[in-house]
Amino acid sequence: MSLSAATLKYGQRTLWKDLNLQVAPGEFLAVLGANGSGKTSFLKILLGLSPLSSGQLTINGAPAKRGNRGIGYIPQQKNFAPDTPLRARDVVGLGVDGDKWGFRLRGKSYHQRVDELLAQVGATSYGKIPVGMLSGGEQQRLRVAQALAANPQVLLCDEPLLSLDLNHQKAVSALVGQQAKQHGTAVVFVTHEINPILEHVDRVLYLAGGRFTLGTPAEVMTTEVLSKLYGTRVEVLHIDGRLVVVGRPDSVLDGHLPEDEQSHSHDSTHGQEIR
Ligand SMILES: Nc1ncnc2c1ncn2[C@@H]1O[C@H](COP(=O)(O)OP(=O)(O)OP(=O)(O)O)[C@@H](O)[C@H]1O
Repeated sequence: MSLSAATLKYGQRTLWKDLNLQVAPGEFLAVLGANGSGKTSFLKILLGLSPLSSGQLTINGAPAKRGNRGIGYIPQQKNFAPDTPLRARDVVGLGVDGDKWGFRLRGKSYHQRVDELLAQVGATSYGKIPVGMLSGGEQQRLRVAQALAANPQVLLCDEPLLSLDLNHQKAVSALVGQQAKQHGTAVVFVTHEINPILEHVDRVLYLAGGRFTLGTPAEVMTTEVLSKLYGTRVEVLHIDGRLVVVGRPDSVLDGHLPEDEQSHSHDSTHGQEIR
């Protein structure tokens, strides 16, 4: 996946500008940033759902297009309707044979693959339950299994850990990391919380206030680099193997707060943790 001189603007507002980025097979890129910094927009562009304002994007050597079977996508958490007429295993099955329409003979290999994927995400016990009756976290694990099913060349993840408990956050992060390293999938992982994925991340794209910084976690997640990016002093603390960013003025940068609140939050010194 390759972006060159990529820029995204909405009206007068620049979300990011002149981004040059190649994500290699097997590489795990984390995309971090405040609410409204343009992370979901970045994924939509990679999915071919919206265009760049300027610059070029290619995925596996070709322009981005909708419905590319080489791309796996784990969307932001959205619950299935309670009356969705699918069982948990059918949701995963769509990832296994979702491109085949009409009459399907589902053989042994289909069922084995679905069972394997359910086991990988810890969902075996609820495979036969209607998906709409499951909790948000249980549903999310099925979406992960569905996205991994096709063994995609590129895997795009939009905050897939939201609503998962700590153990499942770790398990899902490990699965995605394993997908990258063992199957050569290029991973783009949008998240507010770097800590659950830190051990799997090769590089970080950090978006803030219409700018970005790109590098390894050790290069990007420092007091100096993030202070420069935000244009104000923020501190990166290392606590029990976790990274904690203190003094991040994110609310100033989302472009939606009224002026009086902006000046108030600019003075804010309370920390915000990236987990
Ligand atoms: N089609 C659009 N036209 C105009 N503005 C848009 C459009 N899509 C998104 N925006 C604005 O661009 C900004 C970035 O949105 P985006 O959803 O990419 O942010 P994000 O970083 O994913 O945020 P969050 O962490 O809250 O999910 C937001 O302020 C949003 O309101």
